[in-house]
Amino acid sequence: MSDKSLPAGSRPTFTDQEALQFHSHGRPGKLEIVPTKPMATQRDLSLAYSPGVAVPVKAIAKDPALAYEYTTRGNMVAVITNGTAILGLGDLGALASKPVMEGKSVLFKRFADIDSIDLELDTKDPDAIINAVRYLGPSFGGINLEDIKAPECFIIEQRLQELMDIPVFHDDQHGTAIISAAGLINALYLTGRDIKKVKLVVNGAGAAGIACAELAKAIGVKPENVQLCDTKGVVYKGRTEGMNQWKSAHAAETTDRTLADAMKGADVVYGLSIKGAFSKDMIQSMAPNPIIFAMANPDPEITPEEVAAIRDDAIVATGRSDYPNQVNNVIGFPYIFRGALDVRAKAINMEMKVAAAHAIAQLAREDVPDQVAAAYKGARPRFGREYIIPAPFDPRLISAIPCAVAKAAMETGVARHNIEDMDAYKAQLHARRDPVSGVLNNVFESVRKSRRKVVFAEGEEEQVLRAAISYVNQGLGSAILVGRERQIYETAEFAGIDLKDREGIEIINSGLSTRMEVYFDYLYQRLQRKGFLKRDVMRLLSQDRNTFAACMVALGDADAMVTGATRKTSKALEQVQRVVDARAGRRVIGVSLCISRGQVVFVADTAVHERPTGEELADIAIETAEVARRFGYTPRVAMLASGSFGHPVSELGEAQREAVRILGERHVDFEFDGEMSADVALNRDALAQYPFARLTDTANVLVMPASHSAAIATSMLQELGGAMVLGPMIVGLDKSIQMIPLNANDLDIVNMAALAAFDIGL
Ligand SMILES: NC(=O)C1=CN([C@@H]2O[C@H](COP(=O)(O)OP(=O)(O)OC[C@H]3O[C@@H](n4cnc5c(N)ncnc54)[C@H](OP(=O)(O)O)[C@@H]3O)[C@@H](O)[C@H]2O)C=CC1
Ligand SMILES: CC(=O)C(=O)O
Ligand SMILES: [Mg+2]
Repeated sequence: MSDKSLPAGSRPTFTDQEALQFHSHGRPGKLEIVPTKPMATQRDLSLAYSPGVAVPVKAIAKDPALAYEYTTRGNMVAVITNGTAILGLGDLGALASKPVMEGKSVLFKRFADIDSIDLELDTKDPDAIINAVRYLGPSFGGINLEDIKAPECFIIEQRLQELMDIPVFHDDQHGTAIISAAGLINALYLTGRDIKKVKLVVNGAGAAGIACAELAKAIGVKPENVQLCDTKGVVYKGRTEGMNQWKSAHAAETTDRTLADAMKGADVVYGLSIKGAFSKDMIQSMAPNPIIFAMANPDPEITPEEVAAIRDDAIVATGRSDYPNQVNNVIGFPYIFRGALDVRAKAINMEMKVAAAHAIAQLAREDVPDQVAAAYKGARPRFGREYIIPAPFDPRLISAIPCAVAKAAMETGVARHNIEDMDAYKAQLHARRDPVSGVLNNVFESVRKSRRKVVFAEGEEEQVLRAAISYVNQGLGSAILVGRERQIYETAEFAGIDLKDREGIEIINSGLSTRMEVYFDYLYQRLQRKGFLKRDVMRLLSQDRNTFAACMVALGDADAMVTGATRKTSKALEQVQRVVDARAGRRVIGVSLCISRGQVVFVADTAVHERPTGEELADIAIETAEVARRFGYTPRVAMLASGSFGHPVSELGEAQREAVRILGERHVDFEFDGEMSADVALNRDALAQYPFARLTDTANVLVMPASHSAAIATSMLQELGGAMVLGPMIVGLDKSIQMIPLNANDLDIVNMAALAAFDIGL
């Protein structure tokens, strides 16, 4: 297990094996490069490459600013490291740092739509790094230095800033400093302190520690009230051991010599050092209402549980996403670069950093609107001790931070491009946000709170077994594996999984179940007039795991169920529907969630109705719109057909037209229209050809004319378009039962189990 240090059951976690599988699954690593222009014809080739490419080449040679128009430069950031300070893990080398750097690049893309590439340099020589990077200017709009240890990082950053005319930003220094400053501003406000009077101790005098101390001073903490500590204790005036010029600049006039001395009576402590560096005694000795930012990654200097065991008046933050108050540079670097790139900034200066810190602090104080609440673990946060900083999935970050950064850049003369209309810019920023980020987040977080029991009907299958373990390990709830104990243990052994003493996992063999009689009575009652004899029902229960597992859910022995790894959805659904009815007044349908190129669409009915009538299409639209809402989207429904609004004239659009009429009569509370073709539904320009259409924007709910066309369309999206497809989610049953596709892997199954536990279909 990865988090052995944490108290049992307190944190959602994952196994080392899961972390490795996550990284190796599919295409190894976390990134790929995708062309933005088609290269399908000879003409494309001659435009993209020789001879057509010569035209922009000559234009850029004449006017270098045109590189922003004709190349990727303006939206491209390099993440550069030598792996000498990888998180809090230390110097593990350039190659080992690659997963973190790929991660940073992915975060740039997901959160701020910035293209980024990680470059790991295999040297510890600052001059070699400077030389390797200084000539990369033409390729990038910015350089993000990452996990390069102090003091080399200071030399490298400063020299590159002098040599290059684009922002060179050491994330561990300034990203961390900006977020911690934002958290500090709010924590001081909540504890009613005056920034000029607070005593701040910074433990860790490396890249992050020194930059955080500097920014804290820049926003008002008095230099004489700041003490820096490192492995040798307090950095005091006159100390000679383990010193460098950057530490000397913060050396304090004090008789304190140890971290314990420094922390006595301190108001605020920043941990930017190493796991476990703060002892309980040190925390105990701090001033009333202490502010403790234990930011070492992946494990903090002290955990919030450890602090809570000693005192109840502290505001605690960590660098981790699984505690409240995540003070981590992920909240900053994507958005800070977004603002800097959008004004083609030459640098990221102190004013831009301070502006970012205030923008982040301000955001945490604002009321969280409905559409944002979904990003917050199912519960609406309120500014306070457990919410001093917005969460990384907060969709408002993309507009709040870049605007502040861009404005400060323009005001201080480092911008090479002026943004005239800030409101228009804000709207553009909002549109950049990748809806994929966070789409399942609220589902997982809400399930984590309810910790429900999911029965995995095909417990002997390896991928199902892995998924059940992952479901439990992630703190989502408990799992029941249906199957023969011996077989499940054999599968586990074969897969290298240790199943012994797994808390939260139960194995139930239908043949040995003590509940068989109850299930039998229930099922016989349901099936006796549908051609089933007692022995048929007995055989169903003992031999068909879907029937048995569905009885568990029907009779309250489990909260939800997943199945489908060994049977086609239609077959599994048929078995389940012998046990569980549709919800009163509801229609059972299949909804697939498709995520492709930053767009999220819900497609229905992908499972049940072969050729729906107008009435059925209207019901499908209502069910699917509700699913979209549960995911936090405002539904806009398109009734899809091969043509749009009566052209070409065909009876094939008849059912769709009727459905639109019925939805009108039912006065539904969402936008809908049709019949329309897929391009009209999904492409703004095509939709604009029909000014009378009632959709205010492109559709995000697509009601297909038939289940086979729905299934074909989603499979094609997945196979040809590289879309992520989740589902079909079964909607409308009286109990929460979800199906997984035949070829689903363990990650797909966990997603489906979480959706089942979230009651997505109820
Ligand atoms: N939450 C966040 O967003 C971020 C967190 N961090 C975390 O901050 C930590 C430091 O990273 P970074 O500054 O990049 O690394 P550096 O290698 O540049 O600096 C590490 C510093 O920590 C000090 N240190 C190590 N062990 C101890 C200890 N037991 N007591 C006191 N000081 C100690 C070192 O002291 P010495 O100088 O004597 O060697 C050094 O000053 C890491 O854990 C990292 O994960 C970093 C960036 C962002
Ligand atoms: C978050 C980060 O950048 C670090 O811990 O190094
Ligand atoms: Mg880092």
